[in-house]
Formats: sequence, C-alpha cells, structure tokens
Amino acid sequence: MSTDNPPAATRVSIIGTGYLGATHAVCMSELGFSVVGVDIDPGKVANLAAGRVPFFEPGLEELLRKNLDTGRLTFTTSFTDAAAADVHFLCVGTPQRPDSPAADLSHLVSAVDRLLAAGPKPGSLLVGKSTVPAGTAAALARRLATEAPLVGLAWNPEFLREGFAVEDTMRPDRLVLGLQADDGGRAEGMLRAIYASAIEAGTPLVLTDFATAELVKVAANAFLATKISFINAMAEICEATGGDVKTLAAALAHDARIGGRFLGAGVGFGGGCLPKDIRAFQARAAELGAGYAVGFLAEVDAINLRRRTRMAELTTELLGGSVAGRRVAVLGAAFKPNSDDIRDSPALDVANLLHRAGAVVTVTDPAAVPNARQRHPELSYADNAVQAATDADIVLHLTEWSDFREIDPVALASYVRTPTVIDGRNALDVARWRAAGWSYYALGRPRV
Ligand SMILES: NC(=O)c1ccc[n+]([C@@H]2O[C@H](COP(=O)([O-])OP(=O)(O)OC[C@H]3O[C@@H](n4cnc5c(N)ncnc54)[C@H](O)[C@@H]3O)[C@@H](O)[C@H]2O)c1
Ligand SMILES: O=c1ccn([C@@H]2O[C@H](COP(=O)(O)OP(=O)(O)O[C@H]3O[C@H](CO)[C@@H](O)[C@H](O)[C@H]3O)[C@@H](O)[C@H]2O)c(=O)[nH]1
Repeated sequence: MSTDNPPAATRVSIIGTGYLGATHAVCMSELGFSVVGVDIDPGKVANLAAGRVPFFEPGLEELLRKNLDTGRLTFTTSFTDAAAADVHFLCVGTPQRPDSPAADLSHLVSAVDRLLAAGPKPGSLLVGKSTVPAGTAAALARRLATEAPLVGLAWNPEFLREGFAVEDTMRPDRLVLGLQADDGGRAEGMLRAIYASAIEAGTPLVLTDFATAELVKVAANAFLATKISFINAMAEICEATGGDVKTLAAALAHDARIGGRFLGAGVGFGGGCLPKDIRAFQARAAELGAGYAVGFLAEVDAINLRRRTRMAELTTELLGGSVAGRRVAVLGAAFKPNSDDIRDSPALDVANLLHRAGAVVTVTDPAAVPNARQRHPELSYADNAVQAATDADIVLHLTEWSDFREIDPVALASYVRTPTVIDGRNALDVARWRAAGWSYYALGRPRV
C-alpha cells in the first residue's frame, strides 16, 4: 500500500452488513482501514458490535472479534456516523421482487437517500458492490450529479462465495472496477489504494465502464447457473437412457476447455444469488429490448426447478406411489454445505413438496435448522441424521455437508424402517451404502 495514504487514515463505511457487507467490513478492517458498518437492522448491528456473526461463515467470527479489539471496526444504525468516511461501499440486498422476476432496488435507493441526507464528505467515493441490473450505476451517477456533485461513484461487483467469503474477499479471482471516464482517475486511484494488497499479490484488475462492470457480475452467475443446468439436463437424458451422469461429468472434465467445476448434477442450484440473478438478468434484458439474447436463461431456470420436482417424484415412486403418512428424513436445509443460508434452498423446497403431499418430513442440517424452522415452521426438525432417520421409510440426501458424507451407513441402517436413500447431490460413497444394505438411488444414474 502507498505510504502517503496509510490505511488507517482512510475511513471506510460499509452500508448493509449482511453476508456481503459484514464480510467486507471485517476484511477492510483486517487490511488496516478504519471501518464503520451501517445497517438499518438494529439486531444485526448489535450482534456484530458484540462480536457475533449472525450467520454461519467459517473464520469470520474470529476475524470480527480480532478487529473489534483493535478499535478500527465499529457498527452502527446511524448514517451520520458513516457520513465522515472517505469511501462508502454499498452492500445492501437486491432481492427478487415479490411480484416479478426483476430485482428490487428499493433497499439501494433507500440507502442512498439516507447517506445523502446525512451529508457525505465532499471528495468521498460511493462504491457499489451489490449485484444490480445494468444501468443502475448510470442512473445513480445522474442522481449524484444533481444532489451531491462532489461525491464520486464507482461500481465494483463482488464475486465471493458463501463458505469461502473471507478468502474470496482477501484474494479475489479478479477485481472489476466500473469507472466514470470524466473523474480524472480519482475513483481508480482511491480503489487502487483500498485494494493495494490484493493488487500487489497479483489479482487481475479489470478497469471498465459502469455497464460492463454490472454485466460481468450477472454474466458470471448466469454462466455458473448454465453450467449446472447443462449437467442436470444431461442427468435427465441419462435417466431416459440408463446412462450415468457422474461418469459423464468426470469424462467431460478431462477436457480442459470444459473443466470439472460446477458440473455437479443433483437437485440443482439455490441460494440468494444464482436464481434471482438469472431472473433479474432476463427482466433487465427484456426492458432493454434484448430479452431474446438471454432467453436460454428461462430454460436454465426451468431445468433447475425440474430437478426439485423430479426428486419428489422419485421419492413418491420409491414409496409405492404415495407419500401420505410415510416418514421422510431430509439431510440438509441450507442451499449448500458450510452455510446456514436457506434462501431458495432446493433441500427445503423438496421437503415442502413432500410435506404438502402428506409425508411426515423431518429435516436436519448442521447449521441451518434455526433459519429453516423460522421460515418453515410446518416441517419437523432433528438435531442430527440419526434422529431425523429414526423410523424413516426413506432418507433424502439434499445438501452435501461433510457430516452427511461421513455418516456410517451401517449404523444408520439400524435406525430406519427401510434402508432406502436417494442421493440428491451424488456425493455419498455408493459402494459403502450398498455394502451396508441400503437401496441407493440418485438423480441421473442407473438403478442397480
Ligand atoms: N451473499 C453473497 O454471497 C453475495 C456475493 C456477492 C454479491 N452479493 C450481492 O450483494 C448484495 C447483498 O447480498 P447479501 O447476501 O449480503 O444480502 P443480505 O440480505 O444478507 O444483506 C443485506 C443487508 O442490507 C441491509 N439493508 C437493507 N436496506 C438497507 C438500508 N437502506 N440501509 C442500510 N442497510 C440496509 C439489510 O438489513 C441486510 O443486513 C446483493 O446484491 C447480492 O446479490 C451477495
Ligand atoms: O456443481 C455444482 C456447483 C454448485 N451447485 C449449487 O449451486 C448453488 C450455488 O453455489 P455457489 O456458487 O457455490 O454458491 P454462492 O455462495 O451462491 O455463490 C454464487 O453466487 C455469489 C453471489 O452472487 C457469487 O458471488 C459467487 O461467485 C457464486 O458462485 C448451490 O446451491 C450449490 O449447491 C450445484 O448444484 N452443482
């Protein structure tokens, strides 16, 4: 980092301290900046200020506590406290609107309203990190030009993965900076100073305009979603032909042009990002008159959602045509392992489909049960796989936590009524489960 701009002298505010913002706040402080995290949720602020991360993210709580102790990191609900910062990172949510596939930008608008009302410092920089439809930054720039002409703007989308949030923030695959051509390089200079350690470590830096920066983010998520739905479409074909999608994916992965990552077939993608981002992308493209260009994303979404109904159908079939009154153990509630995030979780969707069809569903998850219980009080919950599987007619493996992959199938078999398992993530050791007497089924794989 440049010595004429020592980190501690640069004050940073993080607006919105959810998964993204809390991680960014802690990591900015770890880099030596003086950081204030602002959120409208007093409970979240109180937890973070007391050293508690209100969600599951490996390594984050230790780093939060360490940085609170330095005095460099504080959390508040007051935008006045944030107004004195040199750089403001906008990290509020941009969820799907309840009534349409488009992104809800109301949190973003409200956060900017509050910041402007608090009077940000002249010469300070507003940096968008939230995932937004193309054109959002340009609209915000027009607003700043009239309401706060001395405040700069940049768009710096975030690519972190939950479960790896700290390492992805400290050492991202790339840094994308959407900049205004007419600011004399100010925003670029300030962001180069903020990200000096990652840049010095060789992180590729992409300097571009607002629209491209916004699009890199949604294009990346659209590509990842497409890759997953591609392999799940192949799983559907495997089901029709008797092929094995796991062998197919492994064979594809030998081609370095394709690669093996994000070719895991199963119940598909969920979470607070991929599903809503591909929908918002289609909605924005349609507004721009270019909906035809991303029409394939509707199919990506449809393939993904079909995996959930297919899982429920296979369960029904294996239970003899009806799940009514049958006991189903669901291993997994989070949308992926190492997370307690249940947003658009395939596991909970499947659990609900079966519950609505009359099954007695018991869900367990190493981290996500409290969130799941709050959102879906109609389901039953257990502390562990043995409790969930006791007297079960069938076991569904829907989130591939290592706790579940490491289960001893011999021991579990002694608790269930019928040793039948459907591996919705293609992640269990088939030979072990079969040797332990289980009837093993998976999506996209032949029945034995
Ligand atoms: N979660 C991820 O892994 C991830 C990764 C990359 C990008 N993103 C993007 O980052 C953004 C935030 O996602 P998230 O998962 O952290 O969401 P989140 O819901 O966990 O957090 C959003 C936070 O913003 C706060 N907030 C809402 N309105 C506010 C306002 N007016 N002022 C201050 N705070 C306000 C909420 O209280 C909440 O704490 C989204 O655009 C998302 O697409 C998320
Ligand atoms: O082969 C695979 C890989 C993933 N998944 C599922 O895909 C979803 C998304 O997984 P992942 O991408 O690891 O999780 P997120 O934390 O949602 O991260 C995505 O969304 C973030 C928010 O935009 C981006 O920042 C990240 O780069 C992007 O990977 C999960 O349900 C996974 O179970 C599969 O079904 N098969």
